[in-house]
Amino acid sequence: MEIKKIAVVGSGSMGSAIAEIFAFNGFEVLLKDQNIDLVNSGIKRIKKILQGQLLFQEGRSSKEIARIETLGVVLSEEQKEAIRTKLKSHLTERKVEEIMGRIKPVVDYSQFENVDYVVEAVFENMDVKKAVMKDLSDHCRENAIISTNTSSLSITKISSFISNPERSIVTHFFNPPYTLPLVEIVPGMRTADATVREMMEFYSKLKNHRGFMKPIKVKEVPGFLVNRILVPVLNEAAIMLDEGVAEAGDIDTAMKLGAGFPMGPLELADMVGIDVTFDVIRILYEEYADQKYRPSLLLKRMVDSNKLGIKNGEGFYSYH
Ligand SMILES: NC(=O)c1ccc[n+]([C@@H]2O[C@H](COP(=O)([O-])OP(=O)(O)OC[C@H]3O[C@@H](n4cnc5c(N)ncnc54)[C@H](O)[C@@H]3O)[C@@H](O)[C@H]2O)c1
Repeated sequence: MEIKKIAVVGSGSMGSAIAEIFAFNGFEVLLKDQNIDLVNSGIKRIKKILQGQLLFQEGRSSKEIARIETLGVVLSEEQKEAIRTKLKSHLTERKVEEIMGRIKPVVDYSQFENVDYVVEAVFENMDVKKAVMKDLSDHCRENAIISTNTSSLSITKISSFISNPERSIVTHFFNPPYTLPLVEIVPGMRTADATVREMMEFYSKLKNHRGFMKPIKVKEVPGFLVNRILVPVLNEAAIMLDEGVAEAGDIDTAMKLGAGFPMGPLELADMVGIDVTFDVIRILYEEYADQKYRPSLLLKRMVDSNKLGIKNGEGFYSYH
């Protein structure tokens, strides 16, 4: 089936950024949340992503020219022009408007029968996701594909009582999807092979602002692939901070300078969200019943005191 029209349910940090990718690739997208104010916040977030990318790309050629000149190379005007042409922005104000024009805010499912593919990106909560999946299965065509962006929940369970679990699957994006290309494609127990093939094919043709997306097929295990490796690292960094092994800044510096991490684990936990990090490690602990996934008590205290990271201004670091 050719995917032409797409919907995204949940216009929070991930849903809005995922909708942006689809619109950037030329698709018409319905963006749904619980009420119009929430959808409009998502639309604002998308505009901000695009404006940020516009600025980033416009500044790229001057940064590259400055970088070369600091090496002592004197560039001619022709050489500078060649760099400007090579790094020319693929975004313009007009293109931004066109992309925004493809995103339609909605607050109900009345237009979902025309949709070929839906991505669910609501709260990481089994009951909420099950309810949304049920609504989607009631309102979408039988052959529409429904994927979830869950970080840690079982697709087999989320889609356990919908009418077409063969067309349901996980498509797990990474934050921020407009620069990180990976999508984990995770079939549930009843997902059809054709659905996996269609999703692998669809995502390998999509682009974000840095290049092609990279779908990878992953077996359904708690944490899938990346989070099963990454979240225990973030959790361990929090445990070590709590034990007083080193200051937060030193833990991050150590992993950047000693292990080549592009970001420190505590900085990354702040970016992912302390609540999301805590939820994933808790789920790994429960599902595998293994002490190596024991959640950090510091993470728990931070969630309890609403220190959730960048999204609300305070986590391991302050963002005020
Ligand atoms: N934040 C990350 O780094 C990240 C990365 C990968 C995957 N995820 C996953 O993506 C999903 C969304 O995460 P997020 O960080 O964008 O969360 P978020 O809290 O920013 O956004 C969730 C949105 O879902 C909306 N919502 C809740 N119930 C709804 C319903 N019944 N109908 C319509 N909208 C509803 C909320 O109003 C909110 O706007 C979660 O499953 C999360 O695990 C998050």
